[in-house]
Amino acid sequence: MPVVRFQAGDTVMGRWPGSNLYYEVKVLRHSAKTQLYTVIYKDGTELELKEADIKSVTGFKQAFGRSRSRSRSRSPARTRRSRSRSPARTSRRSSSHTTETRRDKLKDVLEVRLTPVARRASGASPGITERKTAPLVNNSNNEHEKKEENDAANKAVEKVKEETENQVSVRYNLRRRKDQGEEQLFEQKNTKPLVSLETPQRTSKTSDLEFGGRIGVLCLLLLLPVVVLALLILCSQKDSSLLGFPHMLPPLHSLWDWQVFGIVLLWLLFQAVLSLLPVGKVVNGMPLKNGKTLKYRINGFYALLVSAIAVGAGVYNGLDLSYIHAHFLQFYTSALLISILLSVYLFVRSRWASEDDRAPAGSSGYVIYDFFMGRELNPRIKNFDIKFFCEMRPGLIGWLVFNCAMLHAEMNLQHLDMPSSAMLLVNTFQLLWVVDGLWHEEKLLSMMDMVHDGFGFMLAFGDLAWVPFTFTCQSYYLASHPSDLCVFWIVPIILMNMVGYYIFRKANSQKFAFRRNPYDPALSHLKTIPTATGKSLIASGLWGFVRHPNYLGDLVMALAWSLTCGFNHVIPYFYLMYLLVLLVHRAVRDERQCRMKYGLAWEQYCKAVPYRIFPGVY
Ligand SMILES: NC(=O)C1=CN([C@@H]2O[C@H](COP(=O)(O)OP(=O)(O)OC[C@H]3O[C@@H](n4cnc5c(N)ncnc54)[C@H](OP(=O)(O)O)[C@@H]3O)[C@@H](O)[C@H]2O)C=CC1
Ligand SMILES: CC(C)=CCC[C@@H](C)[C@H]1CC=C2C3=C(CC[C@@]21C)[C@@]1(C)CC[C@H](O)C(C)(C)[C@@H]1CC3
Repeated sequence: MPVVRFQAGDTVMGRWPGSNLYYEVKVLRHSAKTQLYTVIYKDGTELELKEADIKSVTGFKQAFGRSRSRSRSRSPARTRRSRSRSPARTSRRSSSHTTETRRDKLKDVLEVRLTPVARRASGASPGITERKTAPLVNNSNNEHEKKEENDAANKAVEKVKEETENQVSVRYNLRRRKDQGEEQLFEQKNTKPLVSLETPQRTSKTSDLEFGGRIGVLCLLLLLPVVVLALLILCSQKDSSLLGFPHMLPPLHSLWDWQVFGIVLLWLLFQAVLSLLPVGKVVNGMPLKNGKTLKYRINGFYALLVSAIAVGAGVYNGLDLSYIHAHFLQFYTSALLISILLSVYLFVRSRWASEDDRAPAGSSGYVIYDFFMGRELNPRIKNFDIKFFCEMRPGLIGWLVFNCAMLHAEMNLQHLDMPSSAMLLVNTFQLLWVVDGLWHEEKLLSMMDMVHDGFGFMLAFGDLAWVPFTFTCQSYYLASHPSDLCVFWIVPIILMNMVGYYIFRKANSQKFAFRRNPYDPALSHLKTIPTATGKSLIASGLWGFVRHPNYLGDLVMALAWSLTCGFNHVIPYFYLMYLLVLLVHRAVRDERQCRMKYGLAWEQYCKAVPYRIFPGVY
């Protein structure tokens, strides 16, 4: 006879469907037949949860309390950030309030958040909240949370009293729609959203296959390495006409060089050592399935500085960077081999990964699919996080070194005293982009790649081979294809890159700041759409212009990079085309997850902001 751990009336922490977020819920009953607990969330939603998705409040507080007190003693800034990221910790923090007060306020929060579109008297767009209400209470420790609660409480007085429980449950429909082509996770019973929960992140099998499923993934697995090889061969030819491609194929033996392989290994080792140096702050990653967080040392920017000094010192002492240009194909094959070996290692070691360490996206049970997507979410050797390292370090910093090498090669090959203006522009723009990425390295921790995707061939190859060898397509092309830019061309290109960067940075920083503290006075002008999870969606400014303004900014920059190479060939536009495909696909993937997380609120957002990436394009 199985033991029933939680009793009717117990207040516990229940996982929100399809996420790693835990909220305080009350146990209503337990079914001996299904072994499921019926729990009620504070917005009146009833769900059936498995025992594995329920944690006792005290156990939860202890688990998070320890890491929180540790992090607070080290860095207040860090504490603020990580607190705001985890709703679980938000609940824990509030224990200083009386439970009743908090419960009342939260009730209001959730009621307000479920206010129907038609009933809102405000002149704003349906469901969109003007964020003018000032906080009633201010306490440095609980500032963010109290502001959120009080703001919502004020709005509650204003709007929500007339809401009936029935209306709320009807409007807040947890059932996923069949017409969205998604697997139906929730099964509605009665008029109340009582749902049978099959939490995708806990179940061991990924049923919703991405990238065209097994066939799609097999094609990508075989095609991607060849695409890069073809790109590099085309780039290096003086006459890089696509038709002449078959005659350009180099002899097989020329693709491999042990010395180059050794250099690539040394580079990886050097970057790994830099990443392990006890320099830079240590931050918590996003909460994992088991509620725990991993620690990450943020020192990418320092690694970049040290790498720049090391390469600079090498050049000063006679290191010839044009060696890289002359052996670029061999560098690629070495990186490719290392990424394949790494993927095999990752796949093998994932056999021993616990259920909690598995990536939601890479546990289908199909070998090829899981090999591509990656079965383990955060593979680590002791404290060394292989995915975090590969995403931000060897490839990105290597890309800059390659760009310098191409600049050097261009001067040699074209007998120039100065690099061409096109080469200078490309180098500067891309330097800015990489510096920006490393400066904001910490933000990667909350991105899809870290939170959702496993570390398999896709990211190993992407980080170690795709990034450094395809992102360099403009500089590699320019090294052997001079592009004379007149000032009337240079100025618009610089402006375009600046506009793109402004949109990219502003959108990313605004969202990050908003997630950290939604009541930051600097963001008070933003309109938002509240969601039932407690988080809101920004629905004005850049995020009210299109739904992925940061992607738009990135694409505008990519266009500026390509335009420096003129219109003689399509090769320099490869990065732009890749990014367009990747970001459109990524937007679709992200929106599917957002729809799952936010339900009706996401639909409201899509209505209020109909364009996905490009204004005018749905
Ligand atoms: N050059 C390259 O190869 C690549 C570059 N990038 C760049 O990386 C950057 C980050 O990309 P990525 O992580 O994919 O996407 P985002 O940074 O846009 O993150 C998406 C998440 O943001 C939150 N969100 C979405 N809409 C809103 C809103 N209106 N208000 C508040 N929060 C919202 C949701 O998460 P939640 O609500 O849970 O916070 C959503 O899941 C982009 O600038 C992109 O261009 C990305 C991939 C490849
Ligand atoms: C076709 C193929 C092999 C796909 C793999 C895609 C990867 C190359 C990209 C997926 C998301 C990425 C991001 C960055 C680099 C490219 C990959 C790995 C990124 C780390 C670059 C630096 C940025 O500032 C960033 C942190 C925003 C970005 C995050 C996503």
